[in-house]
Amino acid sequence: MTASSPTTPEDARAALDLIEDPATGLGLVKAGLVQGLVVREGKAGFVLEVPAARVGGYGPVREAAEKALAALPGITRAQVVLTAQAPAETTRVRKGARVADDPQAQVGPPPASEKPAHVRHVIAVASGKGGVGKSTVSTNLACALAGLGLKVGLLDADIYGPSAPRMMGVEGEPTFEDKKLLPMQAHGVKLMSIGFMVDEGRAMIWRGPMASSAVRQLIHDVAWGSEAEPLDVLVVDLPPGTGDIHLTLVQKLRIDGVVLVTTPQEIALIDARRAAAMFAKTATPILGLVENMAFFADPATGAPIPIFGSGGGVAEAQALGTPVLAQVPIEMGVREAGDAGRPVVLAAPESAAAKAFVSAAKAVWGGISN
Ligand SMILES: Nc1ncnc2c1ncn2[C@@H]1O[C@H](COP(=O)(O)OP(=O)(O)OP(=O)(O)O)[C@@H](O)[C@H]1O
Repeated sequence: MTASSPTTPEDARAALDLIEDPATGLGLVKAGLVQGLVVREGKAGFVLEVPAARVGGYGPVREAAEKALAALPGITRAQVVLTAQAPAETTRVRKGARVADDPQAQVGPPPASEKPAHVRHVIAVASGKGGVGKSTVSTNLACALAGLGLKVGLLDADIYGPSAPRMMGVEGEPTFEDKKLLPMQAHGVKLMSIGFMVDEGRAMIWRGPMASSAVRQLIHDVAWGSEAEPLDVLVVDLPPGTGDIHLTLVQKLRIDGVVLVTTPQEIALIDARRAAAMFAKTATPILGLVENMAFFADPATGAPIPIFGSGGGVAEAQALGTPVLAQVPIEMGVREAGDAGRPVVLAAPESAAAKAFVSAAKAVWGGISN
């Protein structure tokens, strides 16, 4: 027991075992459905891992579990992530296993995790799948947060395809001062990217430990802020997936919350779920989901045309127990703005996409600053 959270994991388990697993009639803990339970600093959460075929029926169980945790003394935030059990082959613990696959993985932020010096809040933008618009969301969120009057940094940690320099319209190499890298500046945002050190093609071939040590350096050896002028928020654009880089980041970086990016397509949603499960296992709160490319507005009528399907992101957010921060339409201006190095929130602030990004930024800031 601690002063801030009188509830222990045992208390939480006991409360969760009072909820019945509809498939077996057993309590959730006895049924083996509670994975990666974390109770710390007023937060409680776990991954509700159920057979893939039955995921659909467990929404009410997830809600009941969240309510039960929220009702425990000292718990101010409860989060239960519903996820399908991975096939047996991927759950095997193996050399170099990913944290999301490893049932023995350490739960909760490891003691060594910390924020970079003079950075007040860190948010990570993640996707399970590549190409869903994660970098577009990161750059627009960063610019929108700066537009709210905040001091913002953007760390492009996507070492396999750094695109922030291009999307923010920055070229050149950062310089050193007092053994620290000075971030570049663009649109009022401090920017650091592996793309400044190597060209995009070379970044693709980075592997495991080398990539992890590069990311560590980008986090801690950069002069993001100073005593007099700390950064309010650092937005970290993660590489897609749930691999080594993510493990390094959650081990080394204290992340206040994660923004998950997905498209409404089933395949992207499944990967987003895997990413969500990984963050839940490391007690990293998920701030919400941005459904990108949610629809295309009919040029004649304005009616939404669901090019990549519809309703997927909203349903997924419900299953994960996390809010939908924004549904961003497919707009040519979004791509053009990214290609021109001036994100759409600046290039076309009146567009529906820009407004969606700004409201997501406000929700994110509300989620981490309270
Ligand atoms: N809402 C949108 N409307 C139109 N184009 C978009 C939208 N979102 C992203 N794009 C475009 O889709 C492409 C992929 O986006 P982006 O690079 O942001 O994805 P990513 O998930 O970061 O990809 P990667 O996995 O390569 O890092 C880019 O050309 C981008 O301009």
